Amino acid sequence: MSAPALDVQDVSVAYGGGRLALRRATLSLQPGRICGLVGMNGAGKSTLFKTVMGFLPPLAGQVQVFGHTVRHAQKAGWIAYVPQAEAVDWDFPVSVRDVVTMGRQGRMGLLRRPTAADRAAVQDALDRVAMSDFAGRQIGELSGGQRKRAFLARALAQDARLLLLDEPFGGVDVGTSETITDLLVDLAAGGRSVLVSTHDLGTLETFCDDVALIADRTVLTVGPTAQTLTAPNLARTFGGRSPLHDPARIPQEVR
Ligand SMILES: Nc1ncnc2c1ncn2[C@@H]1O[C@H](COP(=O)(O)OP(=O)(O)OP(=O)(O)O)[C@@H](O)[C@H]1O
Repeated sequence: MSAPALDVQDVSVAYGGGRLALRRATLSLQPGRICGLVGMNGAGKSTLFKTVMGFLPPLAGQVQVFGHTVRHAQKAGWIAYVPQAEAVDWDFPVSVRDVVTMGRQGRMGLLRRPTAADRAAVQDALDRVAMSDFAGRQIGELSGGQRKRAFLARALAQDARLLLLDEPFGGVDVGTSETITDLLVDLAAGGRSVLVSTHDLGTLETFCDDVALIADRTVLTVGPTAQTLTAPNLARTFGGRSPLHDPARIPQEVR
């Protein structure tokens, strides 16, 4: 069997030597699958992404990407990351096309100019997220949904094997949300692997093969969506509070 796209084993992480922000987290994602990452604010979702990106070194445990170290996977350009909007400096003076071209940087080398193939890949990524008309616009002059599309295009241009998306659906309209889910489904059908955090429980079953539930800074459980999104599991994830008290937000078959 091929190595998992992502294998997080017993990983603990802390920011600046403080208390643990991830506690013995374990999660595995097979190639070609989409895994939704679900949990309350502060549960540890962004920390998990930053750890897989190599921004935060684990204090214990290990992370492997397609059977290799994070450093190897990063150098090979295998991992693309779409951060939460709050994590981006929107005053930085770059255009949408510049941002998307950054997705090609690993292939181009820092000082090389984009080739015709790089430019074509950037244009294709812009087209796929319907952002061609905004290519020359400064990123600070975009709406929230357009910003998400621009960073998604950067990830597409990178042509990575593993995509990490931190809350891509926050504050976006229905059209953008559908554009994103359709793209993720397309990418997975093409063999890409996706880990995506979301607070929108209602849509999980429509596009996620797997769900990982995260609470109190660790992964409670991970598995196929229908088997994992059970009322008891959701109660553990959300401390017995919402969304169990709002049945409309729970997928039909687990109500
Ligand atoms: N830069 C930081 N320095 C210190 N502690 C942090 C930092 N960022 C997050 N934490 C802490 O780490 C834990 C996990 O936070 P994290 O940001 O991973 O949660 P999250 O699940 O992504 O939340 P949200 O849904 O609000 O984005 C929390 O206890 C949080 O307070």
